[in-house]
Amino acid sequence: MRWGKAMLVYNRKAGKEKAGQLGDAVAALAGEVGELTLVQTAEPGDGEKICRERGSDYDLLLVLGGDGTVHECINGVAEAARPPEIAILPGGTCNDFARTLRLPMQVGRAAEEVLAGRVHDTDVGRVNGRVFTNFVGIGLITDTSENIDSDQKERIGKLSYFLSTLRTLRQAEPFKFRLKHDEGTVDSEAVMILVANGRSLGTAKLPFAGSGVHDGILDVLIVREAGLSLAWQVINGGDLTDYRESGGVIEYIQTSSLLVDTDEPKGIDSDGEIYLQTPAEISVQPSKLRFYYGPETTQGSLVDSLAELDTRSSID
Ligand SMILES: Nc1ncnc2c1ncn2[C@@H]1O[C@H](COP(=O)(O)OP(=O)(O)OP(=O)(O)O)[C@@H](O)[C@H]1O
Repeated sequence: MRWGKAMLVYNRKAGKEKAGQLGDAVAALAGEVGELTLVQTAEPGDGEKICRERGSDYDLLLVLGGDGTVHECINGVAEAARPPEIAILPGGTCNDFARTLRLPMQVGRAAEEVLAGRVHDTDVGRVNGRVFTNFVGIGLITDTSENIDSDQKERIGKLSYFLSTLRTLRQAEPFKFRLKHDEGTVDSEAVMILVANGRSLGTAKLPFAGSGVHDGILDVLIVREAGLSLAWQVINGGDLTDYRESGGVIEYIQTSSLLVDTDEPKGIDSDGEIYLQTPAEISVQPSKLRFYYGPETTQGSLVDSLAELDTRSSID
């Protein structure tokens, strides 16, 4: 028996209804868990509450849901004296942090990878006293996340929705900001500031080198008003070095902490959830939590791509 006690937090409202995913997860893991507690979330906030109250009673915390559910659960356990190891079972729409952890996108297969035992200390971010796994965004990304209609998101997936919103945007409203980082200050205007710990956003691979979650560093993109389509090319996997000489359209900074202040308070998107406002005090928390990973070769495999195509439809 590998784990004495495990708790599985299940958000059945995350992602599209996929028959059998809970059963697949339990079937894969049951033989290795002495006592398995299943908790279903009934409403937003439940995942965090249960993890705060009971997370440290367990050796393993399994989170079956998307990035929002993961965000809640890690906020529940981050300050525990003895946080459990965490395994994400990707049951959401984008599952961006599960992608960073190279997990397969099918719940049953991800559960099988947990059995392989690749568990590593992992960086998370902190913003205004909350923790995030994947990213923090200010500006355009927040506007886009706020406008997502949940039915549409279910039908077409979050990435397609981001792209369609951005394609139709004729202009984005720039905002003034002051950003202090490890080595200096930027006093400027932008349409978006993106601070990444993870490597995937809206299912697209971000263009930063390395795994991102073992380096004690946050990757910051400042996107200025002129560069919407250029910016999106970069964020969707373009080569950052090509844009360093692009007349300052995009500025790329690596830092372990930063402070962002804006003229007017602006919403902060953390892992897709918007409930904080600027000023934003952001830092990396190196090796804060232990997560389970997939194998080096999983992400981008043909099998995964085909399985995903099956659950998505295009908007074009
Ligand atoms: N029983 C519930 N009913 C309604 N909402 C819930 C319930 N349980 C949790 N939630 C909320 O559901 C929201 C969406 O969940 P989540 O982000 O995990 O899925 P998703 O949006 O489909 O996936 P992703 O963020 O990976 O694209 C979270 O903000 C969470 O607070």
